[in-house]
Amino acid sequence: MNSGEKSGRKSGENTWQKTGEWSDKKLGEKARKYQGEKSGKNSEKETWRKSEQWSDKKLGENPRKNSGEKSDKKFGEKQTKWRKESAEGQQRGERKAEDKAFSKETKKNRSQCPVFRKCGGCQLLDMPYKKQLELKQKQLETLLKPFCRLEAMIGMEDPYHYRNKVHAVFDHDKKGNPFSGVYEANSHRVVPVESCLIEDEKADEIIGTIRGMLKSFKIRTYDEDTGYGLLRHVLIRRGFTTGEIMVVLVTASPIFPSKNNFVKALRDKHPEITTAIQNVNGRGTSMVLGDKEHVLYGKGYIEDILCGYRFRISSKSFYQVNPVQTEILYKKAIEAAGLTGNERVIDAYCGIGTIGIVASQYAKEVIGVELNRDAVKDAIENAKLNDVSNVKFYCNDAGKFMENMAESGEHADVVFLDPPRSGSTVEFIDSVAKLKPAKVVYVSCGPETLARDLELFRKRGYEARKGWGIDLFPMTAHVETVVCLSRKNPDDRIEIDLSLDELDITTAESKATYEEIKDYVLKNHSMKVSSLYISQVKRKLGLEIGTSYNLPKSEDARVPQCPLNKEKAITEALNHFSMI
Ligand SMILES: C[S@@+](CC[C@H](N)C(=O)[O-])C[C@H]1O[C@@H](n2cnc3c(N)ncnc32)[C@H](O)[C@@H]1O
Repeated sequence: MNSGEKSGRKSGENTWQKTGEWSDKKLGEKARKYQGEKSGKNSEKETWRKSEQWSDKKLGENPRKNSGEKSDKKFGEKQTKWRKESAEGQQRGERKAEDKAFSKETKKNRSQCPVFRKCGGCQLLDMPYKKQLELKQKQLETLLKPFCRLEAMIGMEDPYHYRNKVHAVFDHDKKGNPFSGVYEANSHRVVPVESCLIEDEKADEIIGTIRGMLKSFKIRTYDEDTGYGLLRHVLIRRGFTTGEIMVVLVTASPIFPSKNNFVKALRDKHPEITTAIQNVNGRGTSMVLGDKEHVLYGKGYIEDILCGYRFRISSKSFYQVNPVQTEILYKKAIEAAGLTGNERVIDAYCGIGTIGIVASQYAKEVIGVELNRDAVKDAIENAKLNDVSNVKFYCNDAGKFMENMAESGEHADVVFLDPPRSGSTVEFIDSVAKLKPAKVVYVSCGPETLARDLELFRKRGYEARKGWGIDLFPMTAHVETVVCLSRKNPDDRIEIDLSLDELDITTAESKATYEEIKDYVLKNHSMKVSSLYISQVKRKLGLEIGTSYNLPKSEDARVPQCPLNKEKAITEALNHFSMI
């Protein structure tokens, strides 16, 4: 998430669970089933209701990382280490995580987290980690089956306290005692949280200190109903490798009495804080951050090291919340691109320039595009910070930018895209097709929009070859995916089409192959249909099909007839592909 991060739970809805597509095998349903089995039927409805929420508002970080590591190590030097880690991590991760998941509390049928149900952020918390990975793998496989092969999910060695960004909402009880926590699912009621199993522990500690300091500094927490009070949210970001910590105090008004003393007292207790910022958000919306900021202490940003490169991160810029898995993710994405050093690469939706800068050592030239101004500023600084001179960053809508490039007759060899959960756009994908890169590497945190976009890519001549699920969000229903697409050689297409006895004249002339019709029906109606049924429906609709195709082999052979529901679905597909 970026500055547009929403504070309300509504913003975190689970898109896998929201759409009707793929409805028969939903992750949330499985989570519910698991909960039902574990804690009895009564809690089943409750758990399901909570598990429908996405966990967007969960922000945090892992404190157990060696700080102060030097930034001069290059990506290449770390490759062997990564390869080893990603292979071993899976086995070790499953074992360690399971030990924790089957802690005494879980065995006693109590959740590991006291606010598990109310918070709803960790939908899978009480499921053994191994099962979580299996579930996510299955879900992804179902979604990506029509497009590509999926490698085994890469899980974490230690799937707890991984979030390097923590957000706490501040509120008070009837007596005016301050507390902090998260919004209850689908509401603006604050559930008190003092520690969280997926958030950085140091960040939780700092938030606890802030809570404890409010009374003595006479700072009142903001009341959403009356509009009185000052402190609304606290956002903490921690550099996983550097240990640098940013504290953002989100206030309803710019007037923050004793702010310098407050920050000094906080730093006395937590000298590891390297920067403190006041963000002013007087709006009645569910956005956490407002536009105005004042740096109260330090540089106003933190730095962290990823893949051997140093990155500056501002409060409103996007930065992946799980740095351990992010290194694996970037490595997979860059490997998939198969760069040789001669390529012109586009890093679309580039954030602070992480993928592009890491990839720059293997490419001739990298062009990054990002909508968030602060992130673009960070990206430009990051290129300088790392002495990278073959990267340029632009602040623009990625779709518009690509369209302009295509219209100007530019070219690209490889396109990385890492859009927000809502996915990319037709405009963007159309422009990619015009720019004709040999490879497209799609990094996604929204599997459903990924599947939607892969279909669009396919129609424009890009075939998904291989995918990897990487668990960037243990305990939650989210998952990150990388898919590598290649531009189909038009000659290959003709060869393949002709060699498949599946095609008839009508199909070849009118856009959709039998496979595309089958995929469409499978995705939209969760039904498999045979070529025979498709040809029967086409024949019935007066569409010409090849004479020898699907005719009975002998005079008295009994040919199964397409059932009505499948006929309707096929007709819809033909309509969808403008064949009728
Ligand atoms: C999932 S993040 C990925 C960032 C980066 N690739 C990384 O790994 O840190 C998506 C990014 O897309 C940006 N974004 C959202 N909508 C955009 C748009 N229409 N055009 C360009 N960038 C956009 C967001 O600000 C965010 O930085």
